[in-house]
Amino acid sequence: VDVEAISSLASFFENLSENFSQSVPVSGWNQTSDPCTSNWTGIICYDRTLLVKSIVLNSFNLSGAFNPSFICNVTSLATSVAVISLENNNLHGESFDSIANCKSLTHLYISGNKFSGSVPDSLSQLNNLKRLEISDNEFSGSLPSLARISGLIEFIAQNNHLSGSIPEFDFSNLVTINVSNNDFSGPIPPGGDRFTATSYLGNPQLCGDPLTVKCKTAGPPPDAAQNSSASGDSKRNGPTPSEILMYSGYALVGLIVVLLIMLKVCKRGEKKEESVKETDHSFHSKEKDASTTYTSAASNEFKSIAMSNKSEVFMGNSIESAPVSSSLIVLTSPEVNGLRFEELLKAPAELLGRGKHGSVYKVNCDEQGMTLAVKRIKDWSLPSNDFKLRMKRLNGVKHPNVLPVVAFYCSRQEKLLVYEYQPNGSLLKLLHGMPTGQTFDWGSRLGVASAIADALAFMHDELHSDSIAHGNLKSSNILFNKNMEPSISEYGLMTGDNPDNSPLISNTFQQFSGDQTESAFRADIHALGVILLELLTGKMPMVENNGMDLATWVVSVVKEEWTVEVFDRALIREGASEERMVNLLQIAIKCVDRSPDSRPSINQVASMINNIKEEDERSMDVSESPFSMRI
Ligand SMILES: Nc1ncnc2c1ncn2[C@@H]1O[C@H](COP(=O)(O)OP(=O)(O)OP(=O)(O)O)[C@@H](O)[C@H]1O
Repeated sequence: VDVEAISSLASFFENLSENFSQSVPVSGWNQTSDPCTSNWTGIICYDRTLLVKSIVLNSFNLSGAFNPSFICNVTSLATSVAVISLENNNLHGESFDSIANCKSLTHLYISGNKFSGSVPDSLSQLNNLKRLEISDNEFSGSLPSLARISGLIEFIAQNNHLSGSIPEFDFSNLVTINVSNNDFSGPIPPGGDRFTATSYLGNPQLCGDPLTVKCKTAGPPPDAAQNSSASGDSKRNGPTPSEILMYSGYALVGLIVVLLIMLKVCKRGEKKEESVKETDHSFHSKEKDASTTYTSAASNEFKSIAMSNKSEVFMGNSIESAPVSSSLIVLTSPEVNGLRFEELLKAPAELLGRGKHGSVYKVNCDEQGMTLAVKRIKDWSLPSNDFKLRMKRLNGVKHPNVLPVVAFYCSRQEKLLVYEYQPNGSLLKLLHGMPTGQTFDWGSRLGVASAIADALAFMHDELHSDSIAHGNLKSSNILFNKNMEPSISEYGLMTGDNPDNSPLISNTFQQFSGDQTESAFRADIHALGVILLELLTGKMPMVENNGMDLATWVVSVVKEEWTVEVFDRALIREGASEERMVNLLQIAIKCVDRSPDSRPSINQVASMINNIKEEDERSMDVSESPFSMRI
């Protein structure tokens, strides 16, 4: 990256980070390092050219000004940056004019900030824009015409104060539009009825399909109608029957939402009571959205539970030896060596999520400069010795794409598994989670598929004689490290839902019979097949699909010869090779075969996926697609 660009990026961040209370560690963004080779926080670069591709600084508590001129007035940046994502900060900014120079911009996400005034006209000149998200700001006034941006896939602008009529749109490529909860008025433009009413709700003066409010054919133009109502000269004497119907609809939906929330709150209350009983500790603070904020409740819960048990902590390298009476929680990885159990308990903990087998906490150990993920497994009536033996065996098998347990804790009622925290979330989140400004392109998906298949093949090979299959392979157990490299988590530790109705891991980790062993390994192949289907379809494994699970749905669609219908639209739009997608689909379908014996072996699966990947790499144009992300 050239010197001018580096200095401009540093100024860009300086402006963004006025009053920055660094709640999230940020590296780089200074003039003395290179954004691409020094891995600046939030910067993603093109692999080959090492030019900046994406600037992603979501939820960084930034409260300064967004001034695009620092990027768009510097030629090397203006021509390379494809993604700017600054969601969920407190940013403001008036001067957007220069953004028109950022001709390569395909994704602009500025939702959840404090932008006000009218939506800049300059946005309408971004001809390559695919996704534009400006929701949850204070934007007002009318919307510029975005009709020229014919490739727009997504336009999200809800919860602002936008008014006037919705300008004509080219709806042909638009997959998502949301302008709800604004002050738009007049008719929904032609083509807008392709979407459901939820895209437009909360704009009382908006009319026409798909809303139930019909437009008055010979009425005054929308702006005039707005003016007259603003001057108090209301044209209406009361609500029309269709308005009454619409508002009763809102009221009903509102009532249902309130009831659902109450139900959830009650359930949480019950859950908390249970944990209180279990730990003999009381929690005072409310449990907030687990994924984002540090909660003292989660922290307390984690600590109190671990402390309520008599400590019996083991050194990973001396698992066979007697319990180490000191408070070391030490384990196998040199990075965590020296971490003390008390330090782990003292560190702030954030609840990441509750799975079927327990809860996972993110724990920041400042002294070691380390962030860990600690899985607390409750009610696992597993003899400690079996557990220790299993940990020891697994500790002896390492693969770069399999996440090792770096430490563990074991008492009669409580087991803790300690992993290194993987900052880029799970495959489940990447595929189905919140939009993050990242596109997950075909090449990256193939890369993930082949890395997981290779890793699974290695583990199966190594652990077959010990009858240790993964047992709970799924997209939430594929985690991404800071370089977006995937790894398989929880190998050999948890039981999942076995499609073949036989146990995957015996409750006591005792040896399986030969048949049970085979069944567990073949269940892993099925699980890998489902992950491949998620990568290809972008769909969740269980929901959607008319109540069918993903595998059943895909097989039924393919049987009807509508194969292309199953693929993720993003892949089609990106121009991914249909032939290779179909090839991968065929592998996936073989893996999810109902008859375990008909499924291919993991080595066959891995080698078939690698062939597709190699073909894809060979066919790749030297010039990189602007949508591809580094994975
Ligand atoms: N090492 C880790 N780094 C970052 N996030 C993690 C780590 N381990 C787990 N998580 C996240 O914590 C959350 C809860 O994980 P958990 O494994 O308990 O859930 P699950 O996979 O849905 O269920 P199960 O109990 O069946 O494994 C998930 O969102 C998961 O992606």
